[in-house]
Amino acid sequence: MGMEFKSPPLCPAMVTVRRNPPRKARATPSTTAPDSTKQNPSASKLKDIPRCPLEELLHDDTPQIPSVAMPSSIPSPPENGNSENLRVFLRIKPLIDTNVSSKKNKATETRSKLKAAKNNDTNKKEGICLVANDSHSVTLSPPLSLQDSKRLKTEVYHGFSHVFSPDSSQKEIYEKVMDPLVSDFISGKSGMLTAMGPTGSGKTHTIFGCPREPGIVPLTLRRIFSETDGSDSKMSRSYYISMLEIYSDRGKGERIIDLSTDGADLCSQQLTNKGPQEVMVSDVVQAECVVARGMLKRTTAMTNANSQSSRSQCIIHIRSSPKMISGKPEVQPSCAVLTIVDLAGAEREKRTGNQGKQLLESNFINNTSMVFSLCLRSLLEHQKNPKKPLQKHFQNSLLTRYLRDYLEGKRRITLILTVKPGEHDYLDTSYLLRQSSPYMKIKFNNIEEPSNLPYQKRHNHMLPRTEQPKRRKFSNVDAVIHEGDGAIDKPVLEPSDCGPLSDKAYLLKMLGEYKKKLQESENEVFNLQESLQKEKIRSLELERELQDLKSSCSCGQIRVCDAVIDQSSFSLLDCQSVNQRSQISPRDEKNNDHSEELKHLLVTDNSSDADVTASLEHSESMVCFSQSTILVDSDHLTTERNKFLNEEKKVGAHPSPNPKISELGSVNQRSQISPRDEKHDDHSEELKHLQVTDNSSGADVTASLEHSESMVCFSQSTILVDSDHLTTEQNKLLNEDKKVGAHPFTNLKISELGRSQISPRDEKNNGHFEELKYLQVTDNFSDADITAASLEHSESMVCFSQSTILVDSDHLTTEQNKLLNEDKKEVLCRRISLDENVESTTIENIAEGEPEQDRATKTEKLGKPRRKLQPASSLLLKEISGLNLEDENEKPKGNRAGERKLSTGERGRSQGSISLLKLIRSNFHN
Ligand SMILES: Nc1ncnc2c1ncn2[C@@H]1O[C@H](COP(=O)(O)OP(=O)(O)OP(=O)(O)O)[C@@H](O)[C@H]1O
Repeated sequence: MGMEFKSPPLCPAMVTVRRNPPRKARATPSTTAPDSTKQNPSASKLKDIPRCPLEELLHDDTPQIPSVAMPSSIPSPPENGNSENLRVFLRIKPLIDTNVSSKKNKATETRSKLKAAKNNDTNKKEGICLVANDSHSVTLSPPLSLQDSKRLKTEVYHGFSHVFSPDSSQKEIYEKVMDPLVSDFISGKSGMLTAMGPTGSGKTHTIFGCPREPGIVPLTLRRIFSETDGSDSKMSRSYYISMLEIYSDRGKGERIIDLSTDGADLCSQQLTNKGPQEVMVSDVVQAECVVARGMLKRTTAMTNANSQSSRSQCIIHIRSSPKMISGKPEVQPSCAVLTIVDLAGAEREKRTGNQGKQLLESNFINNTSMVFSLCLRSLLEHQKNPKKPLQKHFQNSLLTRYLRDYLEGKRRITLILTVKPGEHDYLDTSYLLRQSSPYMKIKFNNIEEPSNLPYQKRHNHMLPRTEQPKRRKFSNVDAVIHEGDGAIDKPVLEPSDCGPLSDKAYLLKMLGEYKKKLQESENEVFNLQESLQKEKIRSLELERELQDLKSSCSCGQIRVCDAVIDQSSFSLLDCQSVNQRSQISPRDEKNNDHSEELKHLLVTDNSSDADVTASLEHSESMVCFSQSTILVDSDHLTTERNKFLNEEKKVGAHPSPNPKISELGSVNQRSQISPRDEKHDDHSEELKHLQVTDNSSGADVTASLEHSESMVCFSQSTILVDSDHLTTEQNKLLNEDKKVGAHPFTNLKISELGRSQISPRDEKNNGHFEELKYLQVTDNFSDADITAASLEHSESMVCFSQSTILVDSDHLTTEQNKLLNEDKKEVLCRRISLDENVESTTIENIAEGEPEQDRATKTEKLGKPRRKLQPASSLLLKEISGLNLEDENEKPKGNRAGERKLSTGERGRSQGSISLLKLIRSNFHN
């Protein structure tokens, strides 16, 4: 459609000749063309002039070409009040381009110049395609080459708020572009200035400048602080600066980098919740330092078009907020934010020569610029036709999401377009002008300043509400892209990421997620409860097993003891006596706390750590035998028993109110079944496993031997033997011993019983009772002290404890009973024999006529806790083997016979002992 047209008739002096029709695809400001005509007040004057249909056509088809010097088409200056136009400034960079570094570019430029010179174009400004007509319009003339090949025509763009010619100074630009914004900012209005333009056109130079020519930012800071310097409000406002860049490394994903502080990556979430990190500045020097540091951190790279080309979108926030006075903010002015954005320049691959990473970055930059433009265009179209919904283009880049409020017309925007006037920049310049000049028609209506909102909240509001979950996903997308092949030009967002979610849908989604998590947690709790229940059941079973083990270990003793307590005073006394030894029921008033101490004793199994205390907790137990002691829990004693215990306290004077548990322990350690020959060394080891400990002191008071099934139970003061359960080896050993007549039990018992006395309950026999406490059994072969023997079964009838002999009178043989009842001076201790055919009966004759004084002396000695029970088994065995009555006064040589030495050494052998030895000898001979 070759045609020729005049530019609008109002400017006859200036004619734009266009040989080719504009491309229909470019419909950028198409909607503005008719408006221009309508808005032209002088159009009515032209009614008489016949209209050229061609012109009409041109107007329709080339709406993007603004009429030149149409005063009416120039957007009205900012209106006072709530409605004002978006201001668009244009700055033309000086032609002298010292930055073009590439030979290719230089060659291109030179060729251009040569070509222009050769063509001797009418354009006086050689190589220039853009000239400023006045302060509001420019004329863009395509190079002749393009005119010829692409049939491009000169275009006139007008309506700019101001066009800065190449020789404009930075200060001039600041004053016209930025100063009004700064004034608004100081008075509490937020605003944003964005620099747009192709690469190398001077955006960064305009925004930041250089030390010799400071740009908008430094001049703004100077203005802000100079303003506050001279006013009273200096102390009433605080200023904060934050600086960040949005950068795409290799075109993959978008990163937000904090430039004002540490240069750390900010995630979108952080930006949403906290906003960028701010630096409080109190003067211009501080502020400029922050900006300068940020500039040093900014990502730049050298391209063919710019030696220091920005590779990121840079955003600076200057925030002012009223200072808190006495905890209350001043009434005015309110918080305000001044935002200055230096976009990365759109790049043409041919021009920049970018490849690889830089090419990917170029794609990111171009995409972001495009999205930014689309947002503004959508806003413009929406404002022109409110029925047309505002497109959500902002969702397609991080920058536009971040600046959403501005791009939706809720905040004031000012644009400064920077262009290069050279011929070879024609296409870039043309594209920018066509694209951006319509934005000057965007209006900001009813801007509401979030006056009293803190900056942070407003900043958050700048980000879409639905962004939060999406941003999270976006990060994931970024991560995926980073892991990919790198062929992606820009972040690819899933539709669900980009698509808006209504509040309701979002809430429902979140609720669904929470419900799912709750369900999972409930299941987990249920499983835990189940396993806990199982563990409880298992624990109960184990407890039951343990109880069974305990009872199998100690029931015999308990039964005996119970029987003793219940049956006869004699037995009861014996039992009590044992208890006293075990810290219970002191016989004198000084030892009232004995019964409490008893509760602390515990028997444990070393091998299993199981508590095998022979304690009977339940109503029927109440009396507890341990290996060497009887533990009585007075809380569980029957009234009768308690009464008895109390009575005992009154009558008795227990010699050892506080028996040394450690002593018992040491005895236990020595209380081992000693094998008769070397082959059975392991016997003693097996017997060592059980241990009695004192909970309160931690002392080892062990007593019995390993497991209940072990069948042989040594206690400190007793020996429990269940012949039915002895191993063959044990039985063999025992039988062998018996055969040779050197069984340690027999020997030991006899030996020791010779020194022991049974104490009847009646008062006159108190001395007997004391004597019984000296009972000691030692192993002849090992020298171990296995003091005493206890017969656990009901049939055993005799229960030896360390210091007492318990006798169940009901089961005593007639002979035994007779002996006991007759004078209670002798006690028959019937040992349960492993072999029923071999029964060792020991009789102790209490030394009749023994001086009371001697007994008292013994009692005194007994009052001291026995540190060690001295084994004299070897001597005893020797003694028994030899059985030389003539040697009855022979003293034992046991090296551990502290007490034994004392007793035997001082007392010598008693008549009872002599009788006993006689009896033993007769037994052996039999
Ligand atoms: N008005 C001007 N006067 C003098 N020099 C200028 C002017 N504008 C730009 N320059 C210089 O041109 C070079 C490129 O400018 P600048 O870096 O500002 O371009 P840009 O648009 O930011 O490019 P990019 O988008 O690649 O970052 C710089 O060296 C700068 O000093």
